[in-house]
Amino acid sequence: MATDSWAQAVDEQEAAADSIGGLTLKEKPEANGTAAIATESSSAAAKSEVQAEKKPADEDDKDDKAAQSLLNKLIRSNLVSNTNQVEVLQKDPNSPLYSVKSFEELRLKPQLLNGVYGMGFNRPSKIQETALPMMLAEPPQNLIAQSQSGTGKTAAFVLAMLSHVEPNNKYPQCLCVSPTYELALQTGQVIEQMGKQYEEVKLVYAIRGNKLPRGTKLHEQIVIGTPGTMLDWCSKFKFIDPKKIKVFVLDEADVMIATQGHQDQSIRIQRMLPENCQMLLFSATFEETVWNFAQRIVPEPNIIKLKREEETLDTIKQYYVLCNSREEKFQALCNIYGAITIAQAMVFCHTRKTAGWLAGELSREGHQVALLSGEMQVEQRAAVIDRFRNGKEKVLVTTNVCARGIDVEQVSVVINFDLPVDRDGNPDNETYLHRIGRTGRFGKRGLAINMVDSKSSMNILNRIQEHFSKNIEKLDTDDLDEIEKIAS
Ligand SMILES: Nc1ncnc2c1ncn2[C@@H]1O[C@H](COP(=O)(O)OP(=O)(O)OP(=O)(O)O)[C@@H](O)[C@H]1O
Repeated sequence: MATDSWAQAVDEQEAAADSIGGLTLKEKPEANGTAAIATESSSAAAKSEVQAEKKPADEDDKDDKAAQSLLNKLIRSNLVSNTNQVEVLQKDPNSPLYSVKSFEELRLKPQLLNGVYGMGFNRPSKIQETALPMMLAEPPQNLIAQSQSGTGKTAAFVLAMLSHVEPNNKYPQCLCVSPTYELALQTGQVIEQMGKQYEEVKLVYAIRGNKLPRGTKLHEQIVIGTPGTMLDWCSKFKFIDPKKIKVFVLDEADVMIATQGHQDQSIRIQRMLPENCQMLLFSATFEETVWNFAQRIVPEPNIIKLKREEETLDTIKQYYVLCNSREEKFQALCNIYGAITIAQAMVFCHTRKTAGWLAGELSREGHQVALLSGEMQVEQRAAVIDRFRNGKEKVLVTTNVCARGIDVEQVSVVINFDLPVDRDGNPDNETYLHRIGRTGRFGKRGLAINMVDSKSSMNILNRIQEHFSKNIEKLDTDDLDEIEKIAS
């Protein structure tokens, strides 16, 4: 199956390499490092172009209107608790969190049902209710799925892996590949939480620094890691028997496909897997050429795809601020901090140098700041994320290395200190969406503020607005009343 179509598609793609340029991780995805890592451990839209089931548009218009009007009120209100908001969003047919099913209807094993409820999930999100029946079908079906950031994709494919595992078979059965060390760790934590009641199922991390003795045969059923180490474990060290793998997940699949090194490694892993191995590709974004490529490498895939106008979340309010220099941008940032209460913020810079400078300036202003960039050792990076997740620092200044996947519920504001651009200086729309998606997780409200400091960055912002058909409003950061309003 996949082997031929994947290889053929790769050859064709290499010939047209330049046409897949839009997505690149600008930071080294796997830094060198020697982390000692614990090795064992116990939302698509109703209008999607889906090969999936279509949800009934709706049975009760009145209820929807009432839910919508309540939702609008909630979005305006500062006082609402997130739980209520999520509940309302899950009743709104236009929300990516909407669902008609319950977790009981998704045919989950009792241990997993308990795990899901133990995590405080009451109902599945749209991507979960749509994707899970496809992923759990017999015989297994392949899936390429797109859903907005923070809508529960990770939980969806984690549930699929845990469901497919045969706990009595003490060898790897599911491989999950993530583009960065931090994301692999985070996904591992979700597996651990969700599989808490499923003690026979074990997890191992195939990430740099987790060195196993030669000749090791893994007994864990799920392996999560980054592509280079995962490939080494399958081919060079033979810790994993690829022929026994039933499920192969590519998280952040578009970047895995569009980044040359990741693509080569993922392809080499995939070529070793059996023909009937289920392939699951997930991301919040799929640039068109990458999407087409994905469809060629995954045989007979089920498809869950968003329309362009559905990619942005209405719960994330987007603004821009006009400045003339980086010092003015810094001042604007301080004004924002002076005017509104920010639980936690992530600030994205284009270069490590700017990130370092900005972190220093913010510290001098008395902020508790963390800095994370690609040149740091992986274990340092993991420690920084951990501290930030635990609220020890309130501001995380970073580069694109943190743009994807990182899930910290308390992030209420994302600042693009520099707008995301690709190597040619064109807007990097996908990275924009991933960056702002670090806030507004699972129905929470979020603010995204873009700093514009030149004609060319205004041009970038305009192109981003056009791309998503989304109006990004101007904000005057000298006007404290105006800033206060955006938070209300
Ligand atoms: N059904 C659910 N009910 C309540 N919370 C949920 C549910 N599913 C996921 N969550 C929570 O929502 C948050 C976002 O989920 P997740 O990280 O899976 O999103 P994602 O779609 O993978 O995001 P990204 O595109 O940024 O990678 C997480 O904190 C997760 O615990």
